[in-house]
Amino acid sequence: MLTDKLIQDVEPIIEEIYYDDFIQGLIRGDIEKSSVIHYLQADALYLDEFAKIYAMLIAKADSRETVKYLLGQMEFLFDGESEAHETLARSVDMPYEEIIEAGEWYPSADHYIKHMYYNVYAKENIAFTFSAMAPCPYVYKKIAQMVLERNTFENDHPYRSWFEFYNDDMDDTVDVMFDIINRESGNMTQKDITVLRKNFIQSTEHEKRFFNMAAIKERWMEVGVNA
Ligand SMILES: Cc1ncc(C[n+]2csc(CCO)c2C)c(N)n1
Repeated sequence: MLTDKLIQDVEPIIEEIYYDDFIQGLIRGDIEKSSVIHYLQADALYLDEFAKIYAMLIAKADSRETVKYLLGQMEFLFDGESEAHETLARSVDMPYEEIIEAGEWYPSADHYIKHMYYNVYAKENIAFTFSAMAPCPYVYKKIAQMVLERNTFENDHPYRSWFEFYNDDMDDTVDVMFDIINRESGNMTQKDITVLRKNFIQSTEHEKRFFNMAAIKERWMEVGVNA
């Protein structure tokens, strides 16, 4: 199956994400508050666009089952995932709404979401966009699973429930995206299948860059636009 190959392709990148500063800071529980804030600011914008991408895929979907799945994921983005964000907001002692007020499209988050939009606009088959989106639940599930397998957390660890959330709630999302990618790729040329693989690998690298973006509090250069 194609997705078995995708999983194999990205294994080294996922190991790197695990050892990078952001996840290690969460595991130790001593990540800088400003990095958590930076992440939440970028992620709130990212998730709103992610939901809109689901909405655009609804128009392209060829079965009611896929439409239902997409609607469910939109609901999850608006309600469910805020639970994970609340955990992070609590750890920095600030209301979530206040944190995200000052959000901006920092460079790595900006690049990632445009990778997804490119596939929505340039490619008719939804499998192209799904191959760019699937690392999103897949990487979070995999990282959470690795973290919980390799570490033991005290009950009052500030980020324990963040990892538990992504370990517990991602399987259905990943399975549906993988099913669609496998099914559609059955009728694709080798050249298009290579595009699916590249999309998946690049989005996994985007996930790594997104966490690092928060770790280094990445920003665009400041250039005055009001002068
Ligand atoms: C940069 C970034 N990547 C992945 C996720 C996690 N996530 C976002 S959408 C989604 C699936 C919803 O269908 C999941 C698991 C995140 N929060 N931020």
